[in-house]
Amino acid sequence: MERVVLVTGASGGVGLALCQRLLEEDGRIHLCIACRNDQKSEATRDLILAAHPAAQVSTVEVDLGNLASVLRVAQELRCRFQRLDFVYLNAGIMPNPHVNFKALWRGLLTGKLLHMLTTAEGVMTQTDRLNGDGLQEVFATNLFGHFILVRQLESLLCGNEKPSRLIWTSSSNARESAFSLSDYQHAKGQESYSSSKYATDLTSVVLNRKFNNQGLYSSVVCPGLVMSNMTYRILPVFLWKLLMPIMWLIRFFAKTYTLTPHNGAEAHVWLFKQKPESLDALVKYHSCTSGLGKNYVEPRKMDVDEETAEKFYQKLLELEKETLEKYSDLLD
Ligand SMILES: NC(=O)C1=CN([C@@H]2O[C@H](COP(=O)(O)OP(=O)(O)OC[C@H]3O[C@@H](n4cnc5c(N)ncnc54)[C@H](OP(=O)(O)O)[C@@H]3O)[C@@H](O)[C@H]2O)C=CC1
Ligand SMILES: CC(C)CCC[C@@H](C)[C@H]1CC[C@H]2C3=C(CC[C@]12C)[C@@]1(C)CCC(=O)C[C@@H]1CC3
Repeated sequence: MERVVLVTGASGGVGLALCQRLLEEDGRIHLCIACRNDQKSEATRDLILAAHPAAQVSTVEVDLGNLASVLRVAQELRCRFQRLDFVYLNAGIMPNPHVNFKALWRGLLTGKLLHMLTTAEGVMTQTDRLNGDGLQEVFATNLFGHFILVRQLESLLCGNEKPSRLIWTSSSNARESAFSLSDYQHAKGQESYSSSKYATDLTSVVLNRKFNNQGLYSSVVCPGLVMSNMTYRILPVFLWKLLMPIMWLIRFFAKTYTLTPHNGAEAHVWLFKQKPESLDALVKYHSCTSGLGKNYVEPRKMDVDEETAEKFYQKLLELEKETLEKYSDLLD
């Protein structure tokens, strides 16, 4: 029986490249692409089928920043499939990004420039806002919508003959100091993106602890710095194009400058080929590209405290309970 692979955020960037690359690896998979609306789904499906005419590609529509939409799509997926082999939790946002170029300059003087250029530590801030569910938008879209999706799909992911896999697109920008248990939605600070990605790392660690014995395995990946709609909202396209020769040079020192969505999907595709039992739950798998353009994957230990992860998971379960009570009419 063919493997079923669900990809969120499939309409562009890393998600779209990942879909194309998965079909190059195994043309027999059933690929289910999750996009925000049916125009995007159809356009994405057409693009994928143009390159892989024989591929089995289906579509679902979901707004991950809208809990009613997440509950509806989970119900639809439960009706459509008996099992999901891989779920790539890839959709993500970074609204209103702001780059602090002075910080980069200081980094040059203090010898921290390379670290800043690869992690954006101390370089980027964002302005977040509340969404229609009363949650911080970045937390809701990048993490909580995906968390509810996974929990609602448990019957398709657990207890199958073969293990099922969750692969979260995290980031090198995930940072403990941007996250706090008392403000886990990051309502007070200006690093909501960094906080949401650290929360993603914590969640993956706990999901492994809770679900490995039921055959569900979770991993986190970082695609590296990729030119996509997300980065084109940070600096204009023409400026990135002008900076390209500098970034190719930086790549000799910073292997995470993958720069294209195809390269950025390297770790996602590599994980598709690995046995889950061979993976380390405390490692983030980074897509890397060498100075000469060769792609590879680098595992790096994550900076996560397992006790904090467990406490955070309990908070997610509380929020989940509130959500399910609020939307009880949408549950079967
Ligand atoms: N680009 C980079 O340098 C890096 C990116 N990442 C992560 O990689 C992932 C992919 O980003 P990337 O490809 O670069 O960026 P893109 O903006 O190109 O892709 C983001 C995808 O997420 C979808 N999406 C956004 N919001 C929602 C929502 N509310 N509901 C459903 N789908 C949504 C977008 O859909 P739509 O087309 O409708 O907007 C799009 O398909 C993200 O999680 C990002 O945080 C991590 C490290 C570096
Ligand atoms: C010469 C150029 C490379 C200068 C570019 C300066 C900044 C715009 C970039 C330096 C580090 C980058 C970075 C990201 C965005 C752009 C930078 C801040 C991300 C935050 C994009 C999204 C992520 O998930 C992680 C990236 C880390 C590095």
